[in-house]
Amino acid sequence: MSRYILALDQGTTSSRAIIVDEGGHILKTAQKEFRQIFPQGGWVEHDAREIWSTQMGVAQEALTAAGLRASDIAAIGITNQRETTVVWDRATGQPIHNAIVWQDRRTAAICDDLIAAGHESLFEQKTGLRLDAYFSGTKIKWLLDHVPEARARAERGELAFGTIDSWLVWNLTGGALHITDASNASRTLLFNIHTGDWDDELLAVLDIPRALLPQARGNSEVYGETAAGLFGARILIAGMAGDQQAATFGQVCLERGMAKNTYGTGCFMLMNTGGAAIRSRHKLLTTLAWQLGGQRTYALEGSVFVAGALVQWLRDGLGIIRSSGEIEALAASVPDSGGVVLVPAFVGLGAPHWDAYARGTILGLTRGSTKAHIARAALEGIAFQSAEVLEAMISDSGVSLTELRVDGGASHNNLLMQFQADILGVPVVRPKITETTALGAAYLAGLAVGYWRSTDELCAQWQVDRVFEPVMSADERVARLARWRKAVGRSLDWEDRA
Ligand SMILES: Nc1ncnc2c1ncn2[C@@H]1O[C@H](COP(=O)(O)OP(=O)(O)O)[C@@H](O)[C@H]1O
Ligand SMILES: O=P(O)(O)OC[C@H](O)CO
Repeated sequence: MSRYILALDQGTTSSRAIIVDEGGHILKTAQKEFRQIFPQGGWVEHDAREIWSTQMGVAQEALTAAGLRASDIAAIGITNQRETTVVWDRATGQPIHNAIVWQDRRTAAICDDLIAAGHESLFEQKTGLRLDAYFSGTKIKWLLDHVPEARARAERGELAFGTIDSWLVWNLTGGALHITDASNASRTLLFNIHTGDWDDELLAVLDIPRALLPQARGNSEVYGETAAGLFGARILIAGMAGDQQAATFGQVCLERGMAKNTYGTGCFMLMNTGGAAIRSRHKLLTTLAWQLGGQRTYALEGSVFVAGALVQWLRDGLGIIRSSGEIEALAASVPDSGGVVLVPAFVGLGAPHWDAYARGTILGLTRGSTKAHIARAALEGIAFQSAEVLEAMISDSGVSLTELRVDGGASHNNLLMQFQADILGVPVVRPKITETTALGAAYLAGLAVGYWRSTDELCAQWQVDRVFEPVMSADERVARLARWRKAVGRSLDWEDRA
């Protein structure tokens, strides 16, 4: 038996490789940021070749730093930023355009047209998603309509579409496998989450040829092995999941009613709803959590587009901090936000508002406002968005949460976590390992090759780092949330429609 699992975590801002041992400990991590491309306001692209080169680079770097060889790795698990869309040439393996990132709003008008044509409930019913530019479907349509010759070539079967999982597997296997997994497929607007297959009716509405699509597989199975020459020896690829579903698995939220919130570029709260695909009454998404041995588990999801990215903006856009970690001390230097409220609707608002035309606002500024108040309002804005999502989730699921498990880069911010617990009125629990996305991918791969025998083994590995208990009074919570809602109202429907 080989001794480790290699998890590849391809995120929105960086590619990471993490080596995990049998006890679920992280032996080595390597990480590399890559370019964010903003060709126009509201557009966000990545160079798919750079995604592949940084991902391969960090995988090799982690192995070398750990002093391991390919033969020491039992399997690779892949997890990825979801929805981001790549279309490439099957013959050359070259992308026909930059990847269109999940945050990209260029297809908002296509969504408006589809809604005006009465298609919204069809998509919602079959995919559990909303007709929003966030998802892959309209991004694929845009590429086919705008890249010269793309539609004709797609119809001839010369092109391949994939989310980042597919793109990585294609490259890892030297073009031998064009596959995706159920969790990633469920984010495309093309996949019927009740039948577990691509849906011809939806493909027809979006005018996307089936020949473009990868084969959709389960989340934990041996798909194939890496191409000769990549790592010295071939390694099995045995687990794949979208990063938020992988984090839910890594947080071992394996029972119905358990939930996690990940604070990365955005904030994504998922609640395991077991075998039931609950249809939200509050604009949450119904999504596939994972498919194991043919058995589908569903989740309710609240997707918030900007969380840690707001902290990056304070760093790179405003220059009021030099590193993301500095925000905590700056925000803690004042007792409160001094009445400042910041709604980070930089790319519109996701759950529960779904307004592609909302834009960021800072309200309540006075002559006494300082950068510390803005920093504090920024952290509070992240937490308020999650509070709105949790309220919707409790109402939809009927489950009263006893705790919220948290992870992701910004979950290291204690001030943010305390405010989150206060504004939710629910304890926030941070585990010792916050790289739960990678851990989830490692678990899925390890289970497929018998590295771990059962999920019971995984549950025993999860350990608490810190619990943040709510201390804010109920009256204050209600008043703060009311003020937040007022501020959100000011940010909605701001950008002119195309
Ligand atoms: N101490 C901190 N306080 C607030 N935000 C932080 C802190 N440390 C990191 N972040 C934010 O977390 C994000 C990175 O988290 P990560 O989980 O790596 O995201 P992703 O997977 O989306 O790339 C960045 O947006 C960064 O600004
Ligand atoms: O890369 P992250 O961690 O911000 O996750 C992005 C999400 O998967 C988008 O749906």
